[in-house]
Amino acid sequence: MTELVTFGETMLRLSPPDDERLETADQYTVRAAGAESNVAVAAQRLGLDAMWTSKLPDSPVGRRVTGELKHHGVSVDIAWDDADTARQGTYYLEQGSPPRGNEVIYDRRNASVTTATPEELPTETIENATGFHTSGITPALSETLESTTTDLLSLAQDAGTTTSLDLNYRSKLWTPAEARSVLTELFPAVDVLVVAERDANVVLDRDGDTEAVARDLADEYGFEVTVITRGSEGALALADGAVVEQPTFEATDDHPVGTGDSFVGGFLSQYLSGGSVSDGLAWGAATAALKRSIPGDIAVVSPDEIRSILSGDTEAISR
Ligand SMILES: O=C(O)C(=O)C[C@H](O)[C@H](O)COP(=O)(O)O
Repeated sequence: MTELVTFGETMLRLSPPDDERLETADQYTVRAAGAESNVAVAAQRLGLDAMWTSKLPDSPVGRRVTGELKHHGVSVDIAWDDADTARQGTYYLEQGSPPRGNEVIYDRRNASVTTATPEELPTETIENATGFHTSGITPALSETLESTTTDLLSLAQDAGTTTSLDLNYRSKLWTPAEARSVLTELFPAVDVLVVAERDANVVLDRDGDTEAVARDLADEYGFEVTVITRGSEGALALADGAVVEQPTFEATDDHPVGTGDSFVGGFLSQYLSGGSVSDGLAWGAATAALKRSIPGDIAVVSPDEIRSILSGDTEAISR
């Protein structure tokens, strides 16, 4: 049985090798990259039966996306779109060592997924799953997706599926005011909110003590679990009135893109299989730390590696 269904856009990510610049590189590495499929892969690799659903061009580039996700064991349910007219979203990523940062350029306007409606998607599977996950990126992509995201979260929650949303504010897609007005409308249908502290500040206008922010959000919107991620400061969760805190594990800055999604995948792998919020945070933090050493968007990790990090039993060379 499918335990977790995630819904959103997966792009092809094009990035120059090493620290090369987009402008002058003569090769780009191609990887599947999307917030919700990144979550599905991490959760699947850590033991959940995960599915990613979306809409893609019925073409080799669309199948480039599904092929990579299937490699990790994720099942896919795709509304295939007319290959002659449909667009595959892409993004360019230039990774740079300090003082350069990581630069993302999106080319995703009018991608196939922007026209996806609930009728084209596996709503029954969502209703029968343990969890349904999406992110604040999805409703930013089109008015159709704003409505589809609302409908899917509601039908999932009504069926007793635990719904989760990672707020994932992207300033290249919309303004904080636009994001706030759309996302707060979705919140009543969200059971588990994951939000970066900076997004809680910029989008939701919440400031100050992290625990107070979590309590305030939970009181206002009725979340079952409110998780606030704090970058290198770790994460805090509020559930049933109790607060759990989780520090980060030692990690590199080599491949930071995908850290947040890996955290969510690690969290859901525990929480949706009956684990505690505290187990969820620990697995989330360990998965996120491991991801930062791995190129691409995806956490290519195993449960044993996570357990090693949690037990402090990591070896520089295993032989
Ligand atoms: O930006 C988008 O629109 C994407 O969907 C793809 C992003 O590469 C992931 O969402 C990674 O996000 P983090 O895990 O927060 O680093």
